[in-house]
Amino acid sequence: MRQKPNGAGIIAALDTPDPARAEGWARAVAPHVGLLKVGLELFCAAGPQVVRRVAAHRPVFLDLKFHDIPNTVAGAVRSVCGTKGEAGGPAMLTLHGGGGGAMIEAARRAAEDSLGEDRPALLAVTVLTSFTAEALAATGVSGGPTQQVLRLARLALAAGADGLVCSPQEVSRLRDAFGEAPLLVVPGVRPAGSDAGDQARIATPEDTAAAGADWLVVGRPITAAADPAAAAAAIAASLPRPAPLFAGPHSHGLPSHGLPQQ
Ligand SMILES: O=c1ccn([C@@H]2O[C@H](COP(=O)(O)O)[C@@H](O)[C@H]2O)c(=O)[nH]1
Repeated sequence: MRQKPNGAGIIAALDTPDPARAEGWARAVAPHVGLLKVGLELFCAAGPQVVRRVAAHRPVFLDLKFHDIPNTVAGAVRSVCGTKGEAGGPAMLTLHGGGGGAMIEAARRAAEDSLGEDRPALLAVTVLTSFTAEALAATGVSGGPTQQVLRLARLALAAGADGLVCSPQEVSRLRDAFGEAPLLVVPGVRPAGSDAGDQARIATPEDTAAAGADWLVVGRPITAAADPAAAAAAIAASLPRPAPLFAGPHSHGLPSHGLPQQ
């Protein structure tokens, strides 16, 4: 067991095309989660202004998984940094580790040039949690998910990523290899007995936190529940050491932006 000293927190994924529904979930789960995820479904339907709406409830994890040439990704990061409003812009954003070191370096420069120390944390997605070993091999990657996650993690952290998105099954290997500093944000989390859906590399919230994750990304186990607030509260209560919700600046390695002060 190597849970983080500050504990682990929950990010609720607001996966819906309906901004009013997303805001309803945000309001309901905010007392139990540290951040709220705006992903492709919500962002593409509702546009950048939805980031500000959601950020009124909790800091936003903007999960758009940029993957393009460095110049284009740098431009996208600048655009996203422009969504920073009074309530705080995205606290974290994602890009694909497979985009390469030059893309990640360009993203980091763009974020720093836009917002300086107030920039969002940059997270490199390693191997999507929906991939089995067989599905990954079919894309031409040899060696299995753990090896590929470690390979992309090394590349991304060297290029300036603040952290990684990985499955629960790679968390302890990443901690062994890279120590406590990288922010580990982990989807593929399923309370015992809940439906895995399209997720392949999964674990329970308890095991994910105990392995050393900073943040657990949980979508359908919360949003498909009859009572999303109760579902979020139950997952938070199951964590060995829940992170304080009102964390101060730089908690969990996050820059100070957007995090409510104590
Ligand atoms: O490898 C990845 C990267 C991102 N995600 C995102 O996390 C949530 C998980 O939702 P569930 O409903 O709990 O499965 C979702 O928004 C994904 O886009 C991921 O699952 N895997």
